Amino acid sequence: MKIGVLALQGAVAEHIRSLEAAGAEAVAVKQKEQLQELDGLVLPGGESTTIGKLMRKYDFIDAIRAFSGEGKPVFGTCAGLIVLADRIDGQEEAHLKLMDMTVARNAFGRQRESFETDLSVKGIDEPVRAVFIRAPLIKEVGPGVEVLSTYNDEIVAARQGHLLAASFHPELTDDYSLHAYFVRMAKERAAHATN
Ligand SMILES: NC(=O)CC[C@H](N)C(=O)O
Repeated sequence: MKIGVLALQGAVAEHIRSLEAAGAEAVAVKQKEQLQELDGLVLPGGESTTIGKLMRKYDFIDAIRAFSGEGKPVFGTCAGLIVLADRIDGQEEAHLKLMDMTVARNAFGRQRESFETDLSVKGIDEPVRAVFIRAPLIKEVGPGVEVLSTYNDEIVAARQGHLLAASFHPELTDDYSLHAYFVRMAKERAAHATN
């Protein structure tokens, strides 16, 4: 599987390393034309406002929406989760508007700006090591969205068909299980696709 990591801003190299550890070929994506050769796309953490602006500037919004429209898997982590969401709490405009959920940015407050924990994630046998950095929360999900993980009763990972979202940074640890889960999603899509 060839998986791209959107390389406009944020934690790109770490995702590439984790995807390779999970058995995929991984490339940094700087131009929308590169999407054509990919089986899946990761939207990394960073600063969602900046990533959103750069996505508009380099014409990625429609290109990624079309990529997703073909059923190709997209995985948003932290700021990438915010970029995927249909609705952002307190903001008028969202970015890609692909996942039926409302997210709240910087939802853990100042005292808990960053922390690490082990999470139980549906579909993954072992606990997943998760690093939260000024992380968003998923406040509310639509009927087509499956909750995969919660932390203190708040939603921190979810899936809507071929779309996967996590509030935390799975790429900042040596635990590749969530990347392996995403690579499996890409394999399943490739096995069923006719194009
Ligand atoms: N680590 C992160 O990706 C932080 C996300 C950032 N707080 C935002 O709102 O975009």
